[in-house]
Amino acid sequence: MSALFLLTATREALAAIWAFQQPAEAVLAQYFQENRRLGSRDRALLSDTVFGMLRRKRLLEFALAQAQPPHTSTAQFHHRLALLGLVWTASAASAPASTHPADALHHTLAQARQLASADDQPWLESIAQALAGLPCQQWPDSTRHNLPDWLASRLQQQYGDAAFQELTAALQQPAPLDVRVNALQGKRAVAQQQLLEHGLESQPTPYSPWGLRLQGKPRLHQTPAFTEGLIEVQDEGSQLLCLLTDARRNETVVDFCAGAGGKTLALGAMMRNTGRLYALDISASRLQALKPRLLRSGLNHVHSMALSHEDDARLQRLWGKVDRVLVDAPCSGMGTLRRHPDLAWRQTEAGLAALQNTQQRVLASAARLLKPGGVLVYATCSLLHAENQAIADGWEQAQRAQPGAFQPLPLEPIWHKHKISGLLANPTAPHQLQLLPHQHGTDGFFAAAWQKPA
Ligand SMILES: C[S@@+](CC[C@H](N)C(=O)[O-])C[C@H]1O[C@@H](n2cnc3c(N)ncnc32)[C@H](O)[C@@H]1O
Repeated sequence: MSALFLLTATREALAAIWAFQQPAEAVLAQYFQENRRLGSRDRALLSDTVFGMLRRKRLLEFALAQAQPPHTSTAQFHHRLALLGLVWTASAASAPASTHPADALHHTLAQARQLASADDQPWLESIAQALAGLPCQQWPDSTRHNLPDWLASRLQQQYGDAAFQELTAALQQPAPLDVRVNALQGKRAVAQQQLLEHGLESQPTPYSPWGLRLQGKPRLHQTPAFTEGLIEVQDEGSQLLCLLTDARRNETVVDFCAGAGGKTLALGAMMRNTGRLYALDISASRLQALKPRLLRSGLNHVHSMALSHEDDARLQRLWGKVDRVLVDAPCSGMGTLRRHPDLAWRQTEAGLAALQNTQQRVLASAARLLKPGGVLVYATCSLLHAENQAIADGWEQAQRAQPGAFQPLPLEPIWHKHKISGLLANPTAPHQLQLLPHQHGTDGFFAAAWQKPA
């Protein structure tokens, strides 16, 4: 693809993505479908560029705000953004990972000026000059955290300044690719060897006994390990959430918000394809996507049920009958910004409040399913207290006065049972877990577990 064609394609894709109305992934998929001239390498480059730019959105926008003359139309802004973004991606590919973002920006501007047309020289030069006179310590904080202000201020307050810096730096790095080895089909070492035979190197993940971590973007879907159900793509953090349900053979287990069943598959393997596993969700189309995955996995004890809402009357027949329930609640997904950086820009505080409402309702409804002695796990892929501790603690307190109230279930014995070390117990809430990208190398996840008295 010529440089001009690539610039045009990036500008066109950005025009749709920077509106933040739809997931960036979906916009790109549609763009690729409508532009079949783009080969697989062009697609990969375009995708890397767009996601790299989303991770540095505020830094790039800050740079463009220095431009003289300023842009006079949205199309011109997208052109400038595309040009900077493309050069940024090309420079980042050859620079060490430790390069300071300010240095990367200076380098990008210098490179862009070498490559750009005469029309683009004045505004590029004006940015370079403006930034040269402004030490990066004086650049706004937003150029470092690259998040919307409302989100940055919540995270900073929650985690404290030092951890906030580390967290936001980690969120700007692309995530590795984790897979879960399906214990029903084989051992982790066998999967690792099979992947190696297809030229794919992997390392056991630090915590999950089923995890393998691969770097880059290997084409897994054509490998026999994938097509024959030995591996499934799943972040190590997700694997750990399943693990702490401690689901066992011959039990009745419910995956309340099963979606396309990433966690259902892990729970089914823990149950060794015995007992009954219910995959529930309000989205029939997501549950539909579970079917081919079930076929590959070898599981045949899973019953999918599309609910009309979390209090669907059909749930009544399960009330008080279930051993373990996992509530993988709908959430903002802020723990997954390494993979979906656009989510930060598609979420609002009002949206968050609506999600909290759903989380409370789903948790209350799911709790009704448990039998005495049953275990309830509430989980999100969020970093926000509002969706995590606030929901878990709020529910726990609300039901505390009722007869047969659930009790917090410390997680330490579960880690011990599965020989997992390094996940420090939370001293004030030993039944809760917060996984963080900068600490654990996983996406950001939260979980809390309780047990109904026997
Ligand atoms: C975090 S996603 C689940 C991801 C899935 N567990 C996995 O591991 O792939 C949350 C799911 O909750 C579902 N959901 C949203 N509102 C719900 C409700 N009121 N009752 C049940 N499920 C709901 C969504 O359709 C979505 O699939």
